[in-house]
Amino acid sequence: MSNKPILVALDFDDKNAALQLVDKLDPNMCRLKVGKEMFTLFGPQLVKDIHRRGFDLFLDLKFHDIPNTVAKAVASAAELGVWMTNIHASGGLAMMEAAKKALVPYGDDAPLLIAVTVLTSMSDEELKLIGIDVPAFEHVQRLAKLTQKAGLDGVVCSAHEAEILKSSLGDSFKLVTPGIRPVGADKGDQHRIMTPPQAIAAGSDYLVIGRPITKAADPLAALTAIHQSIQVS
Ligand SMILES: O=C(O)c1cc(=O)[nH]c(=O)n1[C@@H]1O[C@H](COP(=O)(O)O)[C@@H](O)[C@H]1O
Repeated sequence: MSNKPILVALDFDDKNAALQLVDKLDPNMCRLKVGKEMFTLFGPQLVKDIHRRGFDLFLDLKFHDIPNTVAKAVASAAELGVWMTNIHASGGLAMMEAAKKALVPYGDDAPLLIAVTVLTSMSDEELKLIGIDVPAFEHVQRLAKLTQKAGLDGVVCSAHEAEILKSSLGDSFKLVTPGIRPVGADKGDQHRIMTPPQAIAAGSDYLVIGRPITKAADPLAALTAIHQSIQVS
């Protein structure tokens, strides 16, 4: 587990509301994630606003396109100085290799580059509908192996796959796991979920947690409770 494993997902359509929430959180206890909704609405200025508040940022735009386009997009993320960014492993080996290569000029300042395997909202039945006839558990392993071959830093997967991936791909290959729900929290649209202590015990390096913190009556209290629950696990 990383020394700061909680990544709070900011999925808001109102910038002021998002920054008010950010101002309630503690950069010593978490990092932040900005995704497609907020980046589309508020762009690079939002990244600057968050950096100014002392938080590391995961720019979650899940690029998936031809290799040249993805390489340029990932380099643009590096220009913004983000801590982590991501692409879809389903884009293939050549696309992932091109993305990794685009970060070489940034050296130690390059963001961590992570590939999404199978989204945590996908069930085995839904995978079948897009022509993937193996269970998510198996498909994730296939894509994670390909990601490691391409030289990326790790994958986004569900915590259900963390144990097998840690043992097969090694400790330094980072596992970023959304679909995290404290006991009693609403599952929402997520299918493959785990509690924070379970996910850490399974080998997750980073827990992506959105609504259980951002929609809580007291977000800092929710963050603190999760932080404490994984310190003792
Ligand atoms: O890449 C991601 O962060 C991601 C991948 C995935 O497979 N599933 C997934 O839920 N996410 C993101 O993780 C966050 C989960 O938010 P909550 O369901 O509110 O905790 C959202 O911002 C999703 O976009």
